[in-house]
Amino acid sequence: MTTHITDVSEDRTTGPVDTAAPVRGPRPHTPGAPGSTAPPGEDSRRIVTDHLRSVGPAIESLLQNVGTLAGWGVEMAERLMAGQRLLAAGNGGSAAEAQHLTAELVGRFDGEREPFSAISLHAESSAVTAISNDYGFDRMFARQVTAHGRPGDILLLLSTSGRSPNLLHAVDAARAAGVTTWALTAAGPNPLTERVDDFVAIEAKSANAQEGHLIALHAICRAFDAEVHRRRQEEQR
Ligand SMILES: O=C(CO)[C@@H](O)[C@H](O)[C@H](O)[C@H](O)COP(=O)(O)O
Repeated sequence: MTTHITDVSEDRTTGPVDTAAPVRGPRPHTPGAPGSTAPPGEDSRRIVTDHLRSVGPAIESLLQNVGTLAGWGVEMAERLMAGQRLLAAGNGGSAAEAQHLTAELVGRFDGEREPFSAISLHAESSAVTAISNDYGFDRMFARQVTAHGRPGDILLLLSTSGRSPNLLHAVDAARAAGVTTWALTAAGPNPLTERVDDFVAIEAKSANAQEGHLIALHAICRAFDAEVHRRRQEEQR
């Protein structure tokens, strides 16, 4: 009996590789698809160009709010250095941005400094599923705000519509707990801007406003780190 031995070598990421397997040929090309040599259609080009051009109004709108963003950075530094906490919340892409901010604060941003207390509420997966299951999705942030929020803490909410019920309930819970509320939204006014203590509403298309929120968060972190550094230097004098 003859045994066919396949030449098997190790690949670091996928494990054993059968080198006798047929080599895959080039994938069929669809115009505009990844790997395609054909130019994308006019429609796709127009859509992408429109999206990129629409970033401009979001930046312009942010520039109209420099004072608020800088003020938030400084106030965050003052409160977090005094031991207060930042809570952040949003849904979908805005949840990812909330988590981006809290990572900058617990980790670091511009350079070495101490960590600060910041929690992204959607990332508490067991609490989120339990609260949503037992009290309803609309309460998933509010109950966490009641649990974690202390007077003088800050709750930052991110929303494009400014209408998500779970964020609106979170504002009410924050108010009851003495927590200051700030919101980043797309065009205002909207129910969230009407309810919070302070807000920046980006006058741009919803997706571009959401991109603007991330730029705003980095700008706030920049002001925050500068203020932390300034206060630490002052302490040493
Ligand atoms: O990222 C995006 C859209 O750009 C989506 O995931 C989006 O965040 C979700 O649809 C959210 O549920 C929308 O909530 P909101 O911004 O209206 O509060």
